Amino acid sequence: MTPLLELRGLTHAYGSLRAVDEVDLTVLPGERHALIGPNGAGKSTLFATVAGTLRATAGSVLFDGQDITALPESGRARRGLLRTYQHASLFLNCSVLDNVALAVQRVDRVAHRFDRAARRFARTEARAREHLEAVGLAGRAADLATALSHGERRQLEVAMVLAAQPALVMFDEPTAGMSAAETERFAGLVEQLPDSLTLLIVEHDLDVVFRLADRVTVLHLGKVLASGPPEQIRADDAVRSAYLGAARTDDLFTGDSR
Ligand SMILES: Nc1ncnc2c1ncn2[C@@H]1O[C@H](COP(=O)(O)OP(=O)(O)OP(=O)(O)O)[C@@H](O)[C@H]1O
Repeated sequence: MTPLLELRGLTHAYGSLRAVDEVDLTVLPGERHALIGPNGAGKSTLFATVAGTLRATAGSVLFDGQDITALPESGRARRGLLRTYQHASLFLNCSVLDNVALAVQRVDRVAHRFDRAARRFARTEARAREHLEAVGLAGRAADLATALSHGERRQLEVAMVLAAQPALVMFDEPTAGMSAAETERFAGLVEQLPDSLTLLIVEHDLDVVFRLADRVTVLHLGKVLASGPPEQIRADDAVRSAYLGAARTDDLFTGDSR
């Protein structure tokens, strides 16, 4: 199967520090791929270099077989590679429904340019409501986005991502700052996303990672330390010691691993 995303020798250096150092990685269509690693491993830098927020120093990013290394973030998004931010970018003084409707419109503007306006608005609203239903926010459609809790704002952001009809969504620490209940709800929501959607998730909560991911890549000092199915990663001694040093290896990946 052709990978949807392929990184070849991807490198990003801050001056002399190679925060991402010749990373090779493939993500297959429909895969839920998690990127983990200890603090400073290079996850955020890799994430930003793949999304186009940062430019690669060397190496390449292929998306759906095309070299997109030279494209800015907006150009990658137009091709279907969409990233989220740790702080959701919502129109807080607009309604929940309007936030999603705006995201739907961005896609529809091109596709349905010649439709009558009234019909277009009705369809936009219907689509927006479908996306809200999919993330469990149908009952909050009329509320202002500012009235939503932190966890609900992340749910709304997922609805907006769905509206953009991407092929690959990159989630940047989606459960950061969430309560245990919000994290549980969010993980359930991600589990229910369409199988066709490919996900790349940077996440600190290892319980969430091992619940959601079907492949996990571990970064350490900018390089890939291990990559494979969750059970293989859990059992990997190099991964355990990269996280905890030699002292504590027993309780990693079991119970509350934060
Ligand atoms: N803007 C920057 N300028 C210089 N060095 C940076 C910059 N951003 C990150 N670094 C360094 O690059 C390395 C990788 O950092 P990065 O934030 O990508 O790691 P991370 O795995 O996301 O860490 P964390 O889990 O703590 O967010 C670290 O050594 C960090 O200090």
